[in-house]
Amino acid sequence: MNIIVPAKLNEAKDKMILLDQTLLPTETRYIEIDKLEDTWDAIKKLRVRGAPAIGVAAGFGIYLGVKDSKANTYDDFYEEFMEAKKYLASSRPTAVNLFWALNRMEDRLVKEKEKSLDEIKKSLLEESEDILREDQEMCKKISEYGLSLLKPNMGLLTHCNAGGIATSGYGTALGPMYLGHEKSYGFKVFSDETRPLNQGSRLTAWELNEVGIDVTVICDDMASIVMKQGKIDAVLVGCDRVAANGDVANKIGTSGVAILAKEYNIPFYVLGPTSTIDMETATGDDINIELRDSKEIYNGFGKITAPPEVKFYNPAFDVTDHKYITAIITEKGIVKPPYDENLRKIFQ
Ligand SMILES: CSC[C@H]1O[C@H](OP(=O)(O)O)[C@H](O)[C@@H]1O
Repeated sequence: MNIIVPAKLNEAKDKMILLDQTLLPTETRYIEIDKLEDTWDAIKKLRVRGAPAIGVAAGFGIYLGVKDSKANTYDDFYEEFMEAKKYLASSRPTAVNLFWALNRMEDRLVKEKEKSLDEIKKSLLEESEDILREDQEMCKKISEYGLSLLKPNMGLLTHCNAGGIATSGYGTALGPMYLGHEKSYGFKVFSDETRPLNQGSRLTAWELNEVGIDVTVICDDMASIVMKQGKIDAVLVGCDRVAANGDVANKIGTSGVAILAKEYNIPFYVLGPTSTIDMETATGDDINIELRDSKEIYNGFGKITAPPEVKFYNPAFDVTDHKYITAIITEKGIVKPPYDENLRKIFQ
């Protein structure tokens, strides 16, 4: 499979190459960045987006942000690193992978404390590349576990984009679709547009169409009719943060799809790497939901579609209660209820 890696380093390892996802599906443009501010901006503006992809970009971003540090003591370098970490952590609050990746980079820095600063910088580069490589391996395993739950010719519904460009290239929710396509499963995928930023129509439909997978775009309010008409055999979505009790924060609208799936007795699967599971967050009530600019609602794609002077509410995510989730598929296996017990087990 010819994968698209949304965030990677250039050959010289002094710039990050990002697929600018705000321009899809009409333009495929890669941008080169090396400044911390540009990484922050790319994450904030969803040029790079999707929990695992954000984690990969954060790893590369903080390495690029400190690699030319003039500090000549560990303490001074550590202080600079922590300022960079705090800054990147302020870009978006919900996807735990951002914080997971930054914490992992800090842990590596502390682990190499006794080495020279040059050696420490090399270690940070190595850690950032490990984050990318390991996510690719995790997504491949998630795809295999996910496909084990599906059958040829199934109708699948997905919400937002949890594909290759939301991860390190192989995808989470879309991963089993890619793997099934390679095995001629003949899936028919229904992709919710996913207002307001339309990651489903702009990104998921683009990704799947690029490799020849049968995809139909529907408006978010059409999920019920396609389920009622028997077109959907399973729902597969990604995740941005899984709480310890199995509540899942994912793109706004996901919880509604989950409730519909329950009503129509359709399995609802959440797919994501263990780097998206946050055992420190007890329940979905404790997850910080990002609120975004109202313009995304009334002028997201250049046309005014509501009186700008009225009030708007633009939460970028919602929380699906664990009771609506059939299984959470990770690289370590398929986790089923009771999630509070079984999520803990995969970390033992
Ligand atoms: C593979 S995680 C993808 C996950 O991230 C998306 O959010 P955003 O596009 O705002 O970064 C969405 O929740 C997807 O399910």
